[in-house]
Amino acid sequence: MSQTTPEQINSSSTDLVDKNGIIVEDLVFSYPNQNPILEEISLTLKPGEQIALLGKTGTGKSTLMENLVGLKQPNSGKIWIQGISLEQKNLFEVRRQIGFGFQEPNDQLFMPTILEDVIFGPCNYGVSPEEATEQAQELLADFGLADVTNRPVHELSGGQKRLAALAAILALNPSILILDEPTNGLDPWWRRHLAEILPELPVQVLLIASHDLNWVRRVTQRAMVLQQGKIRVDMPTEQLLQDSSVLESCGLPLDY
Ligand SMILES: Nc1ncnc2c1ncn2[C@@H]1O[C@H](COP(=O)(O)OP(=O)(O)OP(=O)(O)O)[C@@H](O)[C@H]1O
Repeated sequence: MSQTTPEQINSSSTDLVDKNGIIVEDLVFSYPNQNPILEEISLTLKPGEQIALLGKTGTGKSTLMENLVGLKQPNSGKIWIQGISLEQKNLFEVRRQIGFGFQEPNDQLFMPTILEDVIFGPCNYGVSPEEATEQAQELLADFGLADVTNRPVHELSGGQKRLAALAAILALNPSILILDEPTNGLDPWWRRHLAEILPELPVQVLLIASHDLNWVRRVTQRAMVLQQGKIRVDMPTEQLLQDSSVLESCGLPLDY
C-alpha cells in the first residue's frame, strides 16, 4: 500500500488510501442547457488494471475522461484519483499523478517545438532544464522523432504529433495514464509498437478510449462500454470481443 500524502491527511475522512486507482461515485455531467450526457456513473479502476472505454461515436467517452482529469466539472458526484478527492484545492496534486492524451494532439501541443512541449511539464514541476532536455531528447528519439525535435509543430504529420504528445505525457512519469483514441493517425507499425510498450509502462491504471477493437484486445484486460449515459457493459475485454451479440447491441460491430 502506498504512503498517505499530506493532502490525504488534511482531507476529509473519505479521502483515504483505500481509494487508490480511480473511483467515481454517482457522476452526473451535462453540457450547458442539455440533458445529462453522463448519468450517475459509478466505477472503480483498481491499481494494476488496463481498461478500455468503448462506445459509439458521441456517447461521452471523451467527456468522461475530461471529468476524470479535472478538465470538466461534474454537475454532481465524486471522483478520487490515487486516494485524493478531485476538487479545485487538490487539482495541482492530482494532475501531477495523471497523464492525459487528448483525442486531438493539437489540443495538447502548444509550444513552438515538440522539444519545448516535452520539457514544459517536467520544468513546471521543478526538474532542471538540462535534465528535462536530456530526458526529452531520449523520449523523442524513442518515438522516432529525433530528427524533428526543433521543427515547428504545425509542420509535423498527424501521427508524429500524436507520438510527440505521448512523449510529453510520459516525460512526467504519471501513475495514471488516460489516453483518448491513442492510435488515431498511426500506421500499423506504430500501432503494434504502442500495443507492446503501453502495457509495460510503470503506471498503476491505464484507461484507453478507442474504436480500434482489435488493438484494444491486445492492450487491455477489462472493457467498459458507455451507452446512453451509463456504463452498460463491464467485462473482460477478450470475453466482450468474442460476444458479437453484446457488441452489436452496443453498436460496436467488430468487423468495421
Ligand atoms: N463543448 C461541448 N458543448 C456541447 N456539447 C458537447 C461539447 N463537447 C461534446 N459535446 C457533445 O457531447 C456528446 C459526447 O461527446 P464526446 O466527445 O464525449 O463523445 P465520444 O464518445 O468521445 O465520441 P467519439 O467516439 O466521436 O470521440 C456528443 O453528443 C457531443 O456532441
